[in-house]
Amino acid sequence: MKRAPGEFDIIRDYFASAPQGEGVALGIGDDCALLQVPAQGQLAASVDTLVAGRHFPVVADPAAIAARALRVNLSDLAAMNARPLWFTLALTLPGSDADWLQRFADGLLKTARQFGISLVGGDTTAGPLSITIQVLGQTLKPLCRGGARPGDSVYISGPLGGAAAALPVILGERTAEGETRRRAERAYYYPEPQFATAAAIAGLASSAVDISDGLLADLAHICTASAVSADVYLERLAIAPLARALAGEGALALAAAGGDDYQLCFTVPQARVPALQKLEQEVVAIGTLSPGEAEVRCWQNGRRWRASRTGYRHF
Ligand SMILES: Nc1ncnc2c1ncn2[C@@H]1O[C@H](COP(=O)(O)OP(=O)(O)O)[C@@H](O)[C@H]1O
Ligand SMILES: Cc1ncc(C[n+]2csc(CCOP(=O)(O)OP(=O)(O)O)c2C)c(N)n1
Ligand SMILES: [Mg+2]
Repeated sequence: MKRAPGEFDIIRDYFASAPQGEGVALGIGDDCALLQVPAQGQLAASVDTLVAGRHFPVVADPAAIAARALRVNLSDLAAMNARPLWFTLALTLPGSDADWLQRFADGLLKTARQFGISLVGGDTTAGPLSITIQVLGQTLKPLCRGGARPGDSVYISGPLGGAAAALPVILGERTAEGETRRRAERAYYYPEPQFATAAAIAGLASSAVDISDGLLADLAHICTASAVSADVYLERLAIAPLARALAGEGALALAAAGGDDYQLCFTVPQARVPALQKLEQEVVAIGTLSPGEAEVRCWQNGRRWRASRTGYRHF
């Protein structure tokens, strides 16, 4: 058996060799990284923590955990229409396991290469397994939560409910075989940050948010930030085929409130709807905004529909 690596062995052997990308004047190894901030636009910064048992199962493929941790953070950059540049990694590990670390680092650095983002620093401590990633990116035309106005249409960037339907499979609470199992793992561990849609809608959308907690909960953030209310027509929702396959009748509630899909929810003023319809992106109109208290009302075939929950709640 290999000797358990120490803190500085871990940094050197698994992370310090990460390729230095654009704008990295000084990468891993000093007290700070030194980054050449682009002259144009603004720097977008975001951080998200993934805690074992809360954001992913404790016993999971370390490469998949790493991919998910970076992808959910990249999704925040995509939601702001920011181009990925750099990230830092704060890793808390219950123990020092060379095999686990190798697979985690392979998954992380492979994902980083795919999205053109460079690991420039981090922190390594012992404790309950948790992964905190901070991402930094450049945005020339940011998409914010606060720009929506009454009369705007509400859209989603793609089908919802797949990741929430996959969760019981991932947790081992239900079985799935072959192709269904692979699709469940993909939906949960490899969410697709919506960079292409964000870039396409940047000149058209008045607001955007990525759907991490659940459509109704995240649309409520737009309503609060923009001081508008929303009506959502549930029969218009695009429901992920995986959600239908795994949850049947329950798929609609998962699409409305399930979370973990990382599609975008965004709003578009009426005057720009024709331009939106000319885009190649397959976006789905699901509702409209009105004046009034920040509130999301749901309708199904003309009847008011009340969600038993609107999204994931930590507390
Ligand atoms: N502990 C904190 N200290 C400072 N800002 C925070 C903290 N937690 C969350 N925020 C900020 O509150 C806002 C909402 O956070 P969150 O719901 O986690 O957003 P997201 O879903 O995009 O990750 C973000 O701007 C985030 O930076
Ligand atoms: C093991 C496990 N249980 C439950 C969930 C469901 N879940 C946990 S946190 C969360 C919401 C997103 O997490 P949060 O920390 O609120 O991310 P943020 O909104 O800050 O991006 C969801 C849907 C999960 N992904 N994994
Ligand atoms: Mg967050």
